Amino acid sequence: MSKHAHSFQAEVAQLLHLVTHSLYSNSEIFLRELISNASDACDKLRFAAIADATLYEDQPNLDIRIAYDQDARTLSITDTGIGMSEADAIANLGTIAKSGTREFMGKLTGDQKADSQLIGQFGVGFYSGFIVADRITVESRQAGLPAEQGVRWESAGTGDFSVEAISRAARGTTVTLHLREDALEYASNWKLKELIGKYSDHIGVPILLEKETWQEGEEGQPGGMVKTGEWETANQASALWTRPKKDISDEQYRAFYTQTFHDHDDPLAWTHNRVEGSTEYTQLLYLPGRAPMDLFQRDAKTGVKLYVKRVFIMDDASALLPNYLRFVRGVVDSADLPLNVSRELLQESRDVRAIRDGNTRRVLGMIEDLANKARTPADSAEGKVDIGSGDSTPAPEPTPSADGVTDVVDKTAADEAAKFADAADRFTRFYSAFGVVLKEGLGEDFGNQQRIAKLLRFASTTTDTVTVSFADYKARMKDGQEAIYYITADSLTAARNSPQLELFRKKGIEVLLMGDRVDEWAMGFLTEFDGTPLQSVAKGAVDLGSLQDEGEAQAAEAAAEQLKPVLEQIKQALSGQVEDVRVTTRLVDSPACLVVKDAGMSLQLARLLKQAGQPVPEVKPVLEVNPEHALIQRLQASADSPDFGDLAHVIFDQALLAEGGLPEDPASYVRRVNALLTK
Ligand SMILES: Nc1ncnc2c1ncn2[C@@H]1O[C@H](COP(=O)(O)OP(=O)(O)OP(=O)(O)O)[C@@H](O)[C@H]1O
Repeated sequence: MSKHAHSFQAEVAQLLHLVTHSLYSNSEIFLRELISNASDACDKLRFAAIADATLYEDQPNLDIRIAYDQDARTLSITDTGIGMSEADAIANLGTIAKSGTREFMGKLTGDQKADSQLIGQFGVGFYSGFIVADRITVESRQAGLPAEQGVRWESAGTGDFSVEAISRAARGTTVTLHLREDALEYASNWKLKELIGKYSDHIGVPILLEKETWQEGEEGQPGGMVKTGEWETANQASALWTRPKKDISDEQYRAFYTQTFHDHDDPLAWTHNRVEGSTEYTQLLYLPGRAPMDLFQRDAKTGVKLYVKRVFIMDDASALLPNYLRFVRGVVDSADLPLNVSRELLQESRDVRAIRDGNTRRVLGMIEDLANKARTPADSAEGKVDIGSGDSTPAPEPTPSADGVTDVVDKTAADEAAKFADAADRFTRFYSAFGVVLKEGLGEDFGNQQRIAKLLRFASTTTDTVTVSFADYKARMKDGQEAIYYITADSLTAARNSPQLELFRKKGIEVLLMGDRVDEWAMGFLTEFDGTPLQSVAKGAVDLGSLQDEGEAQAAEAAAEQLKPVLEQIKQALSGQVEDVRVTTRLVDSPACLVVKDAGMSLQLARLLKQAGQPVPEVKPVLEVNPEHALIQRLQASADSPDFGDLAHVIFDQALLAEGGLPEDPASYVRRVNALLTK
């Protein structure tokens, strides 16, 4: 049978070099990577066999066997999974197909230390075998193919690999590592047991090890461990989520997360529940510690894996969570869905809708819990607090104890302070990674709108950090203040410096500052919070209700009356560009600003849509002028002068610039300013 030599794809060669040179310090990870591949292969077979039971051939058992030979210096991992054909072996073991790999490879710096950290986060899969082996042989036969269509793949982990056809009776794959001299410790029963316990205990199929017993030495010779020829199961062999919560340690929850979702940062929290009733399912959902690279891509993957009665059905089961919770990773195991459920079917199923609602409730509960624990325990009794229940309004469906942030009731103040700092840090990390996505929920999930609104945080005119909740804001509203004021802009800096805020600053009224792209759209759906209306300071005429000074209002009316002819003249000069021109009390230091009518689309949103190539109805702003300002007084004085038109245009364009826009005709703007400057 002929043997063919192949070269690795360039990225693989580069990765192999790194793996073998920089991962020694953490060499043991190779085992969990190979076991996880073997377990995936078993899952794939189980799934394929739903449609074609003959794939089990005469071997219904799914398991993973690990054998070693100290003398031959080999360690092998054998599974009875789906196996690989020759073409599969070439494609899967000679190339890196994984999305994001190229991007990842581009980030490599050549600095071995930095790169090894990066690679540790990424997970290297099959290639990690080369950390401990100077040669790897893979023998495999795909389920359903005849014995003669087996394949042997072999490589020394340098530039190339060879492939030849072999005959292999057993379905599945054997990966044999030819261990390096310094990796012989892995060819031992106790070492393998330790590593399986540490990394692979949750794997759903049995992992079998060669059993050993102690044998006394003969005639004064020292004794030693010898193989008995039997196999023993080294893991719990039940999928983690199927076990009772009380039997699972935090360590195990974390290890499961890391391996299942290939995220080497610890999750911030998790929730694990068995739901009974008309729809039965188990959910194990995690909040990741950092955002994946594709969070904002249209086809971003959701991270929920669907199982039906412990049979793996699909990754990225997006129907199981609303889009605004797409950052959640986890597993749902349904007892009701049919095994042959398709993505299309999922969209329509009533059971799926019930699961999605249940998942949504739990995830929001988990975030609420994190937020509540992060609240300053200001009114707690000295020394002893239960910050686990620090909120006066408990979450509608409190997260059970297995939520990753264990409640501790009776602890010293120092412990509590540390725990609070930890919780605050977790919530901050959560919010900076996913707050923007969560906001989409305001427009997407009306049923939970108020719950989502409670979780949002903003900067404000009195607080620089993004920490102010609507509830915080409400608690410090001024007497007589009737609305929650906010402003949206292209960035926080633009929001903070907007002329629209001048009057609010002068009067000491706090305004929430919103600088995320999604804010304008999302806030369009939220009209009130907890009974208090929300009001954009850039929309409609300024109405501070009873906070308005009587004298100021009268002065403004008088000014409006007096300026009436000039306002009309400005409107004509700017005809086509403005909806109206009026006097305002909103401004203190600026001559003018632009606002839109109450129900109108803001200028910022119109700009965003335009940039995105969407059709935008024409939005004409209202120009509001400050009668106290010297420029407006000068405009009034030049009512009969030929400069009037230029001055009016300059004031309009500056108002546009101040709120983040650009003059329609920048060159004319410059010409006009220059003409005025040289007068
Ligand atoms: N034991 C196995 N049985 C069948 N196919 C396997 C086995 N091990 C690896 N493969 C195939 O080789 C591919 C590459 O494996 P590798 O571990 O490098 O990447 P991965 O499993 O896709 O990703 P990662 O492990 O980084 O999540 C797998 O996707 C799978 O198709």
